[in-house]
Amino acid sequence: MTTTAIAGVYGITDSTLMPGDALLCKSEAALRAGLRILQYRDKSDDAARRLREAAALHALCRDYGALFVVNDDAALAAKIAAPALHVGREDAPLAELRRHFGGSLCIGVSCYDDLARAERAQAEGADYVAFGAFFPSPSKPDTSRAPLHLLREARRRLQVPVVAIGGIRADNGADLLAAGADALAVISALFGSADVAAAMRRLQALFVLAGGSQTMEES
Ligand SMILES: Cc1ncc(COP(=O)(O)OP(=O)(O)O)c(N)n1
Ligand SMILES: Cc1ncsc1CCOP(=O)(O)O
Ligand SMILES: [Mg+2]
Repeated sequence: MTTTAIAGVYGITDSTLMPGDALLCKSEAALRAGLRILQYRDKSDDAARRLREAAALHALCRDYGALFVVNDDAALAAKIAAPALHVGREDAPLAELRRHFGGSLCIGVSCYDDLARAERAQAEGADYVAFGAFFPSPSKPDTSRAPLHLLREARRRLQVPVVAIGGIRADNGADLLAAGADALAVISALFGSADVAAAMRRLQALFVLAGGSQTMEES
């Protein structure tokens, strides 16, 4: 379980957009601008680099009081005592993760466009569920799509926080919040920008306009 609210901008790293030093520099720029949830998503098989990067991002998130989430890799999360893990259908099953980690780990589950999967995940102890992609995603072009009305239905049927993902930008995110998303997960709209702090402010403004909990940071 986590004490950090799953709400607001949810940043996800991408090694192709942030090679080398850019991973930490861009992540820190987003955290300094107010990012409260950061996921380390790296699809490479370079275990040594993944361990080094995940540990560094975990420490950075601790400094900024943000929730650090490891994507896919439960063993990596365990190795660095990460507070949170995000899993999809290719990853370890939630029930198994709960048996192994107990309630101490915050676990988010990808549910695509599948409300029944989300209800099962909630029953099995997910801390949040994610739906998408709501728009064409530059970072994951072949992923399946989810319709906007799914969020309204999810809001009615679920108690856990709902995260929306996929091609979300400052100019299309408002409808997702109006439909009931608690958090907007973004890669390219945040880390694809040359000015991460400015991108962060544009995304945070969505939550201010929607009357959400995340406030604009002074810059
Ligand atoms: C917050 C959030 N939502 C969805 C995903 C996608 O997870 P998954 O379907 O396992 O796909 P990959 O990201 O592993 O390619 C996510 N990572 N984060
Ligand atoms: C991991 C993932 N799952 C569905 S879309 C996506 C990528 C989101 O990246 P972007 O915000 O650049 O579309
Ligand atoms: Mg995954």
